[in-house]
Amino acid sequence: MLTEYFKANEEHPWARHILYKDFPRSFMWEKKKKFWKRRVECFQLGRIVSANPAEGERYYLRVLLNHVPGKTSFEDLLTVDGVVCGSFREAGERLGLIEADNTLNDCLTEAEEWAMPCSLRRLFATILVHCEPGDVRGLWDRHLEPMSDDYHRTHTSSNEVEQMVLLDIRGMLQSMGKDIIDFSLPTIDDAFDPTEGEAREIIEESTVEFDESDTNLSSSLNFEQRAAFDEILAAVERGDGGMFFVDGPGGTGKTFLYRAMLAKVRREGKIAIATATSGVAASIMPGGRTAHSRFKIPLSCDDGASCSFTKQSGTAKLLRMASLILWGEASMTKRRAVEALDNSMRDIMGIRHRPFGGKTVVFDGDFRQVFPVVRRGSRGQIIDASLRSSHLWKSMRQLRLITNMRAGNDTWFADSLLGVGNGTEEADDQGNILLPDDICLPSTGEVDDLEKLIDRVFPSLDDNMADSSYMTSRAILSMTNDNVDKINIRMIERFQGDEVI
Ligand SMILES: Nc1ncnc2c1ncn2[C@@H]1O[C@H](COP(=O)(O)OP(=O)(O)OP(=O)(O)O)[C@@H](O)[C@H]1O
Repeated sequence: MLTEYFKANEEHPWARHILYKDFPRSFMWEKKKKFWKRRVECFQLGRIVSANPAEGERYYLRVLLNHVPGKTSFEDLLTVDGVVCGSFREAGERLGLIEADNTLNDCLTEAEEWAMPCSLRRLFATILVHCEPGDVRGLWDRHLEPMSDDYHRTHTSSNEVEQMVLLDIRGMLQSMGKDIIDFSLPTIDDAFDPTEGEAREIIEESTVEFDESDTNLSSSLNFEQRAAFDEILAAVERGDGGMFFVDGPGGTGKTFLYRAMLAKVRREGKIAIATATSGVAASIMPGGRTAHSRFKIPLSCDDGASCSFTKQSGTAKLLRMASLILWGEASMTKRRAVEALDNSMRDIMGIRHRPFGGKTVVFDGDFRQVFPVVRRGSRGQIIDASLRSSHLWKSMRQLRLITNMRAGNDTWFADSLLGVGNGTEEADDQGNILLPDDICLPSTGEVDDLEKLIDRVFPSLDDNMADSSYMTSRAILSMTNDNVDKINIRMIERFQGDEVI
């Protein structure tokens, strides 16, 4: 049809003002004889099949046809101001229809002023994936030097440095679901590739070092932990999947149980993915990452949302290979984030009818602690946002931990804490709970109240401040950052010796 459009323009100079998409208004397509015949009557609308920027030249051809009328051949379409361009994209750029790579070049140049080389490489990979640069090789040549600054310190050969940069960018592209060979960059030499093309996520997870002593934890699990451990690992062993929720108040040994499970699964050479809702909780799990970062969960999820990794990405490959997936503090996350992972896993596993595509997934949490944050949300909205309101909840096998292992020697404290969480502790009309005098340091309203608190928590501070175990075995917690700053300033003022920054 397009070549016949060129012919029609050749034969009918009067029609050369008509854009390709408007051609059906004045001409009709003769299917059998395959040519554009002048239309005598009736009004007809036309459209050009859609194309998206990722399709490259097909997209740019469409852009040209939508803006440039009267062309009589492909060569004519590529000719701008008497110059035959090498691509539809170049022609579009010369005509000002497509933004040139200058802005992308400027973006990288500006980032070079302050960004570290690894951030520049990430920016470069992001530009390749999302900004459709026309002259990838030109951008590469102009910015290779700043992108390779760190490798220059450890490698002397420039070829080796270039290969290191390429390998790093390939890993980033893989995690975004793209292959470096789709971009006109220098070729990766297999001799420099220790990963043999394996996705970075898989290398990361399969090389997580686990503490040998964690493998012994399974022998000291208490009764409830042991029951959960056996049931979950039996599902991993069978490989037929399962959804579990380890429900335990603070201190009942959820993390302890996780460490034992992770060590057991990883020791067998299988992949166990450890995640948690908050960075702090993730950091105390061996190889832990936040769930949002590991599963590429969008920052805001609607019902039916999916994670932002593709079927071909390193993340998808990793999830397909995983034997066990752990998500700590799931009680604090919004149900839609968990449902997004469920949707994506059903998709990548190709098993739509089973939760998480038939993988063994373990959540934990304590709904007595912190609920998901819903800005200015009502009680109902907060509950609706929590995992308990998810359609997945009723199919989750509940595994309960009851014994407080943290406050094992202080049963009063353990029981009282549980009572607060369960709402059974005695409270006044406004819900305030009266704490016993012996665990309180009453405020006098005097300025030295804070000094008294510091003295109570850090007795004989002057004599002990050089003792690291003394300092790390106690802490003052506060609800607000303002108070944290005040306490820090007071504490630092009390340290002796010269200031070192
Ligand atoms: N079976 C066990 N044997 C010995 N110590 C244990 C056992 N289980 C847990 N602990 C210890 O109890 C303390 C609390 O355990 P852990 O941090 O795993 O609890 P948690 O449920 O994750 O708590 P939180 O919800 O507050 O994070 C830790 O010091 C841990 O080492």
